[in-house]
Amino acid sequence: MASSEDDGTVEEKENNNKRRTKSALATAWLTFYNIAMTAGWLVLAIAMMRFYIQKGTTKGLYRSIARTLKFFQTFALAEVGHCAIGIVRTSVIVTGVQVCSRIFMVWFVTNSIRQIQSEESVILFLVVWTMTEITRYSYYTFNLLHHLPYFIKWARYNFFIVLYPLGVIGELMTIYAALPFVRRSGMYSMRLPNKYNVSFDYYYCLIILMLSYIPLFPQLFFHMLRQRRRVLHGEVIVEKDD
Ligand SMILES: CCCCCCCCCCCCC/C=C/C(=O)SCCNC(=O)CCNC(=O)[C@H](O)C(C)(C)COP(=O)(O)OP(=O)(O)OC[C@H]1O[C@@H](n2cnc3c(N)ncnc32)[C@H](O)[C@@H]1OP(=O)(O)O
Repeated sequence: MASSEDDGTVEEKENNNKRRTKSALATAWLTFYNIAMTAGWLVLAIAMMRFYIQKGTTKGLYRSIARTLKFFQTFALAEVGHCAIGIVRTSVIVTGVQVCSRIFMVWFVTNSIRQIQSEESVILFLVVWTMTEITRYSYYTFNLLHHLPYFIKWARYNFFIVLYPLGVIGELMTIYAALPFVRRSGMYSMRLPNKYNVSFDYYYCLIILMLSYIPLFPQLFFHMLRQRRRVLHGEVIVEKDD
């Protein structure tokens, strides 16, 4: 009897130790990740400001930061993994939509269509994303280190009210500007007849993507409003997704 109780206690202790090691590893990784991402987006902000101050124009700005942008935005896919393995308390769906739509904008729209890279809408979403991400990743970093300045918390849960719609406007205007080039070039499209007997039109895919912002963006925005109420006003929120 005594020995089985002892076994239970040993097992419990082992499980607790494992859990603590796991959570320490997760915190170490997240701290590294958030510091790296804050630094990455700061580098992008400085590069954009330097370009504009030196050249006096935004023409060519995208090209000058493209590699860094592609690297850090693609690295953000790790966030979907963080939610999937449960090391952050966030919905995989919400994070997935947010990250995938950004990656799509970078690789399959802006990077693929040279003619639109100097559009003002590209600069708009780049500036908005940069401001958002510097605030967001520094929020997570300071939060993990238990030294969160109130103004960063305030900025994280207030800036999005203006920045989110502005970012969406920038993205939608960029996709809209891309449409004529996509139609003319037939890029990423497959016309029949072909050996796979499959047809795909990237032009209509982009139109569907633009339309998908109508149901999806409000969900992301209202999710952030709920987070704002929870973090800034201490309201208890029950999320329905996932
Ligand atoms: C093929 C493509 C298909 C796509 C379909 C297209 C449709 C697209 C429609 C919409 C497109 C939107 C386009 C986006 C544009 C822009 O981004 S514009 C710029 C403005 N943007 C924003 O302000 C972004 C706001 N959104 C976000 O912050 C996130 O993306 C989010 C996923 C919506 C955030 O949600 P969530 O993580 O739930 O909020 P938080 O409050 O920040 O975090 C919750 C808890 O999780 C912890 N946490 C999360 N991440 C980390 C981390 N990296 N490190 C440490 N901790 C983390 C966080 O601390 C919270 O913890 P608790 O406080 O303990 O709860």
